[in-house]
Amino acid sequence: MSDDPTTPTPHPDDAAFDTRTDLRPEQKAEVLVEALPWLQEFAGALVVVKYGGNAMVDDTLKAAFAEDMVFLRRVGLRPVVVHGGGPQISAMLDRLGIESEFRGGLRVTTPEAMDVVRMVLTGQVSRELVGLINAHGPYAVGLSGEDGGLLQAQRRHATVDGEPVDVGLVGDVVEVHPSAVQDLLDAGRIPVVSTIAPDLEDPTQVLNVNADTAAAALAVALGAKKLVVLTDVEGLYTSWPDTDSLVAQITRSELAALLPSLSAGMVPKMEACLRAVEGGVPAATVIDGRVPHSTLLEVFTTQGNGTMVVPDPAGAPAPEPATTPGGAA
Ligand SMILES: Nc1ncnc2c1ncn2[C@@H]1O[C@H](COP(=O)(O)OP(=O)(O)O)[C@@H](O)[C@H]1O
Ligand SMILES: CC(=O)N[C@@H](CCC(=O)OP(=O)(O)O)C(=O)O
Repeated sequence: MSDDPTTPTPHPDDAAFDTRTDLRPEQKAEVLVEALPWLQEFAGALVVVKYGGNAMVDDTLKAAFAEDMVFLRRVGLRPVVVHGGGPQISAMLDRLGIESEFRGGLRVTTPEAMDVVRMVLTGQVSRELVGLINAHGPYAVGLSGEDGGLLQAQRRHATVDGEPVDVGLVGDVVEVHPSAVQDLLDAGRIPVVSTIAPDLEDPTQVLNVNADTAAAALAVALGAKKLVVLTDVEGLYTSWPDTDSLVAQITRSELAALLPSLSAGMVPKMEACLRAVEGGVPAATVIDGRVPHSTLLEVFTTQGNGTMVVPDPAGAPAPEPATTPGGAA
């Protein structure tokens, strides 16, 4: 295999290259042409894609995600993958007989659990994604927030229902030094980031950073054009679990007002989208990672999918500062 990350595989003439559709030629052409304005809009754009552990449901979906990242790269975007792995961490903790619980959507992380978090994210989930992407050419390079000083975090002082709770070795990103990621992008690579970060006050201690939170901080620091968050629901439901309450687009202010009423896993996710948009990212979208190629559908089709968080319209009253704890970049 060539070391040149621009080498394409597989070749369309390969017998193994299957178009996997039964569309008529004119329908296929329509799909391709629909992508044209989006290819122009996103030419050269940096897009941060957060791949949640709950969306890593099966091997086919994971392989489709990897194809999407290579597709983005090959058509001239600069994707940065930030991965989660909550269910995978929980499974390993179970196997090792270590108890763990979530408070306010965050894992209460003991020193013993922290070792497992780091091992699973950097040694298992990252390795698998890097391998799947690199089945298409030597694009992906895995790194964690510890590498090249990428992320610095501070212990999170969390509250649940207004009461302070000790969530242990959980951090919020307070500094991002993105040069390691930029260098990889400049070399044509696809960075795959695991969300472990050294504690700013004690660099020998690493902290467990929620992957949504870290993805938002990176998107802001890198000046991303878009943050895409893959999860295991269609998007944000304003009155969960009523599936009729799925919302296609929500402004920064509308989301800030809704945030206190959201539950569990959606809290860090929607806080992250809010922070990204407040930090200057033009759009943050939560999409259904259970749909194969959902990232391509989001970026290259007019309808898109999921829930898109956008800034307030020009002329709207100045936003109140975010009330969420910590400070993502
Ligand atoms: N208002 C809501 N809208 C959508 N999902 C919600 C909502 N409230 C809670 N959820 C739950 O949040 C989950 C997604 O968060 P999480 O499990 O942390 O996913 P991930 O691993 O992708 O980060 C959904 O599967 C759903 O069960
Ligand atoms: C502090 C905290 O909760 N960290 C997460 C990190 C992984 C993560 O965020 O994974 P998902 O994106 O799959 O949820 C955890 O320990 O599960």
